[in-house]
This record gives sequence, C-alpha cells and structure tokens, in this order.
Amino acid sequence: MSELELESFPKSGLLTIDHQNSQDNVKRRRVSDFGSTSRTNANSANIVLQGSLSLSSTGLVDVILLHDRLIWKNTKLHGNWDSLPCWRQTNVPCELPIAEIYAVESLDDGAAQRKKGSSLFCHLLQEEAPWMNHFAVHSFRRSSSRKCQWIPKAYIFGHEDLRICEAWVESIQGLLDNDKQRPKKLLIFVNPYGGKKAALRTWERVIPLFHQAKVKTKVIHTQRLGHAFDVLDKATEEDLSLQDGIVVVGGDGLFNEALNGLLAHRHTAPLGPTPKEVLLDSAVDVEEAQMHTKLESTMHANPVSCMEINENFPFQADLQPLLEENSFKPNAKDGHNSNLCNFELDSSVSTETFTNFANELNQYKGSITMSTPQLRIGIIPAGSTDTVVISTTGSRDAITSALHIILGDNMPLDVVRLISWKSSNLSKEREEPRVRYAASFAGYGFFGDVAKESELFRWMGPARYDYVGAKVFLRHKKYAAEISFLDMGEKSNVKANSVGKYSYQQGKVHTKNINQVICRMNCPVCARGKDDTLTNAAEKHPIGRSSKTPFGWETARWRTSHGIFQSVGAAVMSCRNDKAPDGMVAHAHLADGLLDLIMIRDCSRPAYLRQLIELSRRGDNHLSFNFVEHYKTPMFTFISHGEESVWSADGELFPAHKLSAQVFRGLVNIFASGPEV
Ligand SMILES: Nc1ncnc2c1ncn2[C@@H]1O[C@H](COP(=O)(O)OP(=O)(O)OP(=O)(O)O)[C@@H](O)[C@H]1O
Repeated sequence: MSELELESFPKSGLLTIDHQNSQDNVKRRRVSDFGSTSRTNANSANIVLQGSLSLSSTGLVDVILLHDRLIWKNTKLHGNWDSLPCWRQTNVPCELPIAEIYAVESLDDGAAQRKKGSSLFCHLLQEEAPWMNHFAVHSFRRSSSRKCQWIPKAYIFGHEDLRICEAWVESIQGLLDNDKQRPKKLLIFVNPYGGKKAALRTWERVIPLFHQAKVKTKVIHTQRLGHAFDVLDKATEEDLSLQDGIVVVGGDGLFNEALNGLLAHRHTAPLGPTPKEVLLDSAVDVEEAQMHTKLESTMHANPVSCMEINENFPFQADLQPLLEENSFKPNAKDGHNSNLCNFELDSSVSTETFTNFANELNQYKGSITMSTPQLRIGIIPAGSTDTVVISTTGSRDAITSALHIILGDNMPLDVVRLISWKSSNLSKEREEPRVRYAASFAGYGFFGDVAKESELFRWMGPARYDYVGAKVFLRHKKYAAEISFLDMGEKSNVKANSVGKYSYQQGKVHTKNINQVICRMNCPVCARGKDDTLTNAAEKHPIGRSSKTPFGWETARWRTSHGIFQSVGAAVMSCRNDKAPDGMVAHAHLADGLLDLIMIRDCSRPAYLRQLIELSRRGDNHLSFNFVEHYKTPMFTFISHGEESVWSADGELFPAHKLSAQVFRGLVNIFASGPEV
C-alpha cells in the first residue's frame, strides 16, 4: 500500500493493529521535527492502528496511529492526505507526535462526568449517544503569549464499542511504554522553605500530571539545609538504581544540593591546574608577588607540569629553566600603580602538551562512579530566581517542567568543578581541598557579597537580592586578585586599556570573535562535541571544537590577569532569569564545555551601575565597557591578594583565597531539551 488516502479509511471500527512494529522504539520527534514531509510517510508499514472515532469539538474523524505520531482528519474532508492545504482551518491540531503525548487513559463514566465541566467536549458528550465510550489522549499546546510555556491539552476520542476504545488506549500506551527515556520512578525533593515558600503548593499542582502518566514518585520534604545533599550523598548505588531520576521542587540552591549530592563522591577526575601553593599575603612584597606570578604563569604554560606540581609540593627544581625561559612583563599601559598592574603572559600552549592534558581530562570526564550514570535531574521551579530551570526549558512554569520530566526529555549539562585550596603561610602543609560543583554561576566580589549577605535576609523572599544588591553596590568594595585562564580565542571585548578609569566603547564592538549562536533546543554548538571519545580526542578539542575551527584549540593560550576587581563571574550557562530573559550571558551554552569568565575591573560607581544594568537587562552582547574582560574558557585559577570576599557557587559560599575551576562537558543529564525559542 502506498500513500494513504482518506477514501481507504473505514467508516467505523478498527482496520489494523500492528503489534509487531509497535514494539519498535518510539522516535522522539516533536512537531518542529516533522517539517513539510511529515504527511508523506504514512505507509502501511508505519501504521499501528487506524479507524474512525469521534473527537470532541470536531465530530467524526479518521484516525491513524503511526509509530511516531497520531494523525486524524475530519471525515467530511476528502482527498489525499498529502494534499490537504487547510487542515488547520478546523483549529484543531491534526497531528500529534507521540513524543508530545504524556498520558492516555480510558474515561469511565465517572471520569466522563467529571470532564463534563470542560468546555472543549461537554457539548459533544451531551449530544452523543449515552452509550458512547471515551478515552483521553493527554498532550499540551504551546502558549502563544509566554515563550516556551506548555499548557496541558486533552483530546477526547470516543467510540460506541468499548473494546475499540480499549484497543486504542492499549496501542498508544504501548508506544509510550516503549519510549525508554520516559521515567517510571522518581525521587522528589520538595523544599518548603525556598523562594516564596510555595513549593508545597507547586508540587500539589503538578501531582495529577504524574498520576495520569503513571509515574511513581517517592517524595521527601526537606527538613533543613543540606538535607537533599545528605540523602543523595549517602544513597547506595542500589538505592539510586531504583530511580529513573531525581526531581527537586525548589530553586537553584536545592538543585545545586542535589547535583553535589550525586557528584561529591561519585565523580573522579584529576585536579588539574592549581593556583600557586604559597600565599601572596596582600601582595605587600610586590617583587615576591611578581616572582610567584611568573612561576604560576610558567606552570600554566605547561599544564602537564602543573599537574606534576600538584603531586610534589612546593615546587620542583626542574621548573626553574622553564621559569627562566618565559618572558614576563607588566603591561606598561596599565602600570601606573603596582597594585593595579595588569600583568599578562601570553604563552602559547604547544599542541602536543595541550592535547595530552585534554586527553587526560577527557578520560575522567565521564567517570561518575554510579551504577546509573544516566540518572537525570529535573527541576520544578519554586525558588527565588530559578535560573537553571529558565535556562534549560525557557520557561519558569511548574507545569511545563513537569511535562518535560514526564516526557523524559534529556539533555547533557556542563558542570563546573570548583576547588577551594586551603593553605597558610605559617604551615606549608597542604590541606584537603574543598570541592563543589555548580551548573549555572559562580561569582566573587560583588556577586559573592550579595549571595552571602542575602542569606541574612531570606525572610524577604526574592526581594532580598535587590535589597542586598543595592547595599553592596553602595559599599563599592574592590578586591585585589589574580586570575589565570585558558583563553580559547573567543572574547567579547578588548582587554582593559585603562584601569581605574572607564570609558564606553562606541557602537558595536569586539563581538566578531564571539560565538553568536543562542543556545536553544537542538543547539548545533552543544551537539558538536557529542561524539567525542577517547580515541578521537587527540584530533578534537576536549570541548568538542574541531581543530579546523577558526577559534579552535590551536589558538588556546594561558593568560593571567592581575589587578583590582569589583567582581569576577563565571557563567556556565546563559543564566536566564525574570530580569534578564535572554540571560546574563546570552551566548553561553548549556553543553559546550566552556564557561564565560567575566572580570570587572575597578571603575567608578556610575560606570559599575551602568554595567550591572546592561548585564542584567541585555546580557553579554552589550558588554562594551573597557573595564570588562570577557573570555570563554574551560578552566581558570584564582588567587585573592588583598581583602577577601567569598565565592558563591550557585548559592553555596566558598572561602575565597585560592580556587581553581574546570568545566566538564555534559557531566550530568537533566530533564529538559533547551529553550524552544
Ligand atoms: N526545611 C528547610 N529549612 C531551611 N532551609 C532549607 C530547608 N530545606 C531546604 N533548605 C535550603 O534552602 C536553600 C534554598 O532553597 P531553594 O534553592 O529551593 O530556594 P531559593 O534559594 O529561594 O531559590 P534560588 O536558589 O532560585 O534563589 C537550599 O540551599 C536548601 O538547602
């Protein structure tokens, strides 16, 4: 049988049930994936079931169930299925991807009566014969006014023969069950304390969706800070293997706890480049500080040596020649004050050395020692900012998030590992570093201070960030620090050419090198590195860039920035939020293996205010201030020289003295598919 034609449809009953083919895995295709060819492949091999049914608000329809979608058409319209130009004229979607059906259920009399209140089909029910049987196909529609928001929508089909309804339910349910990505069992953490303290109500709103989809849930109401972390950290592999995913009903803080609880003892990777081991206390001795800066830069110039140094504290004698070889010069333009010096060392990393290091990290990238490494984390937003959920689904809506989870959406997410190194001048013995993971944002200086102080005002709810932000801004503190990072050659701004002053760039500047692709569903940038394996890692950058790309890894080099900063931010994702709908860093990606390092140097209050407003309103595309440096990097190290602030990593506060950070591409999987628009 070639293309299906409407005339070939039966006027009642069932034609075909293809049980054999219905065992195939469901193709996870969304409406947007079908394109113009969508209706041309309805051939007999694809058909699971077909027949005539009644559809609420439409009347009698001819229906075909394919392996990847459900198609129906009003029986009054005749002609070839391929050449129907005005399907949409009925205002009813006629094609529903299986990947967008979250549940199917028989409606017994009771359910049908309950549904009578629904405007969509009460009319039909009243007009239909009383012996009519019904079943509901639960899907969603996309909101026309709110980006990426999904609204549940039920399609009520009916037939006078109960067995026919049951056959349809069974067949559709079979296809849903065959989709192995859909979770069957979930562990849920509800934080009654987060955001506006509405998490319990939020959870109650979405429970019916999970019931309809027959997803079993085990719910834990968190009792205290760290509760979710402890549960997941202490969970045995057997406990975890019983779950298909972890869901948090809360904010970024609770998500961060779950993330860390899963990774703390299960992720292993070499520690990578470290900040220097000796404190440069307040940089009183500038000469000494410069010497250490030189040494540090030398270490960074050779990452493999750097890792060896980790093992052999304090420094190896054989580093000395390397140290002498490297040229080191203060940046003369900025050298008007030793404390404001902007030292920079451009040391190209040899291809071989870098590839070795990249391979080593790659080797450990996926090494989560968990029996269920594909365990996904989901978020139902009930926090104060909900950055992670907005950045990964495009919407701050509990129902939308619940639907993503039930449908089993899956995407990898970059995670940055932050290591806070503790050591003191008095004792040169190394202490155990403190390790923490973050998926959205880590910040120092202004950002750290706001995160720290806002905890004292939690009773204010989400408004605490505005209040504390204003307070910290007025204090206008500055911090001496040194940041070394692997510059991937994608920068959105020039280096500061004057420290302590500010001036605005004219027009659109310095964005030509930055990747302008906004991260969305099926993002090509995030997809680029998916096939990385150890075997081809030598030919590819660890973050997935081909060596042929203009700003690929052959241009990577270590840089060191040294001076007075107002804040340092590391954004792992775009950090969308209500105030900045495109994200604080609009061009950041969810799974490209890079973070956006934004260093804001000393500047006047008005300049800083303007920069903050620009950053929060319009994102990084407009960071055209010359006291702002913005680089994409997979790793950096940080040392504070003077008065300390704290690092805040997704709300978790860190001692700030020495820190190193590496991004692990796609380290965890989440229940999301990226913003659709
Ligand atoms: N019962 C509880 N009492 C006190 N704190 C709790 C409790 N349960 C969880 N917490 C802690 O509350 C912190 C914040 O929670 P959450 O992230 O859900 O909300 P939020 O901070 O308001 O939102 P956001 O992180 O989006 O700004 C988490 O770190 C969590 O550990």
